[in-house]
Amino acid sequence: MSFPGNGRQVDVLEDISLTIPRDQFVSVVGRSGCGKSTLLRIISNLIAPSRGNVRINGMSSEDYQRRRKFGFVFQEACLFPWKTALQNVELPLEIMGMKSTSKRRERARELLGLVRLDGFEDHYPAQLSGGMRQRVAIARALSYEPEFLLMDEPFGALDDFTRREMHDELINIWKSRSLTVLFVTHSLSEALYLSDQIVVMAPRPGRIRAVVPVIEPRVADPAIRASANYARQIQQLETLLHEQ
Ligand SMILES: Nc1ncnc2c1ncn2[C@@H]1O[C@H](COP(=O)(O)OP(=O)(O)OP(=O)(O)O)[C@@H](O)[C@H]1O
Repeated sequence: MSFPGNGRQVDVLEDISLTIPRDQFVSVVGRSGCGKSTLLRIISNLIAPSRGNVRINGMSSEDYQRRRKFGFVFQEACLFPWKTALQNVELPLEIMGMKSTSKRRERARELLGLVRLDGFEDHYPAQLSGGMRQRVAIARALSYEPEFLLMDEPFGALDDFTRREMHDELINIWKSRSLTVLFVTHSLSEALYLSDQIVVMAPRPGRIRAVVPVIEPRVADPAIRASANYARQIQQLETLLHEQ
């Protein structure tokens, strides 16, 4: 992927070859500016690559997007401030053509329940905490039952405690449906906790330095952090990230 720069083109991603297994949770880590968000935007057909292509279940990303199989969650929840939590989750269903208001509401309520926001349906975004707003964004992303959820630093703005709560909620959601997740983060511990595999990117131009399988993903016991496997994996990832 190249972008036009000041008089010359800037190569942002080079030689990217990546396979994301269906139903896996895969994270992408790398230094700031190495092209993580650009990679996500290409995969989800928000921008077209200068060269190369993306195939998802044999489909182009354009076709996949047309069938509304992607879900997105960004760092900022990006909710409509003048709509309630319920209305924010309902909106994609309305846009998709679900005519029955009662069916839309029922579905939106169900999704807000899934992210543990029962009782907050009529709250406006300004009346919710950052973690709650992010939960509404996740419920909204799940509203049209995506198969492939793309998350760009979704918990970056949250405090540690809320972040951990969100991790467990996300894992429960991921386990309860057939969902493939591609998750961009700056946090190695977050990537190690959530993922089956971690894609480590190198900067300028952005390349894939390694794809590291996680030895013991999603172990809730905090004692895991004291284990030899965990320490070895953190060290391996740190080394890969800092290699020149
Ligand atoms: N539309 C664009 N036009 C020109 N350059 C762009 C454009 N989008 C991204 N870039 C450049 O591509 C590079 C990669 O940006 P990208 O946002 O993908 O990195 P990132 O790894 O997600 O960064 P961060 O971790 O800081 O969010 C940056 O140098 C950025 O300036």
